[in-house]
Amino acid sequence: MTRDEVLQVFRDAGAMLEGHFILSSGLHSPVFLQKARVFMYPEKTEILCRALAAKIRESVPGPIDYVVSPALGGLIPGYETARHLAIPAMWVEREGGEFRLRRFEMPKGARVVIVEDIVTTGLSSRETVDALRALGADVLAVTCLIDRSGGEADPGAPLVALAEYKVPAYPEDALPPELAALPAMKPGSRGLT
Ligand SMILES: O=P(O)(O)OC[C@H]1O[C@H](OP(=O)(O)OP(=O)(O)O)[C@H](O)[C@@H]1O
Ligand SMILES: O=C(O)c1cc(=O)[nH]c(=O)[nH]1
Ligand SMILES: [Mg+2]
Repeated sequence: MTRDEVLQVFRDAGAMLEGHFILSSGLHSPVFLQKARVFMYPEKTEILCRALAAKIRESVPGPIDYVVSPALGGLIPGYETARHLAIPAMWVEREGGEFRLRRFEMPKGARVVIVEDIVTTGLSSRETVDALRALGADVLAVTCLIDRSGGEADPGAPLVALAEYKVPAYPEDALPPELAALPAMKPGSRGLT
C-alpha cells in the first residue's frame, strides 16, 4: 500500500481529527489519528494489517514466533497482523503504570515483533521492547501502521512503518497561540486508572 492509500483509510473512517490533543508522551498536537475509528471496521483493519504483515515479511529476516502489542491501541492491529503472519499474538498491559505481559508465558529466546498502532516519540514501543527483553525475548523489530515521527523516533529496535506521516507536536510550554486557544483533549489510555 502507498502512504496515501494508508492515510485515505484513516480519512474515510473519520479518524483524522483536528483540534488540540494531549498525546501519550505529554506532547500537544493539532492532529490526532483516532485509530479506534479505523479498527471499528474489520475490513479496513484487514486491509492495513495484511499490508503491514507483508512489509514485516520483507523487512524481518528469519522466523517470527510471536507478535506482541502494547494495550490498548495495539491490540486489534496486533491480532490482525498476527493472523496474516499465521503466528500467535499476545499483548502487554499497564500494571502500576508499567507494561507487563500479565496473561501469557514468553519462552526465553522467542523471536518477537512488536505491532503498534501509531508511533509518535517511540516511548510506548520502547517500554514494550524493554518489558519483553527483560523476559529474555529476542525483539526483532517494532512495527506500526503510522509513524508520526517521520522516521525520527527510536523505539529501541529497528522501526518498520506501513506509512510515515509527520505531524507537528509541541511541549506544553511551547504551544503556538492558535493551539493554546483551543480546549485540550487526551484521547489515549496512558495514565487512566
Ligand atoms: O510513541 P509514543 O509517543 O509512545 O505515542 C504512541 C502511543 O500512544 C498511543 O497510546 P496511548 O498511550 O495514548 O493509549 P492507547 O494505546 O490506549 O491509545 C498509541 O497507541 C501508541 O501506543
Ligand atoms: O502520540 C499519541 O499518543 C497518539 C497520536 C495519534 O495520532 N494517535 C494516537 O492514537 N496516539
Ligand atoms: Mg498505545
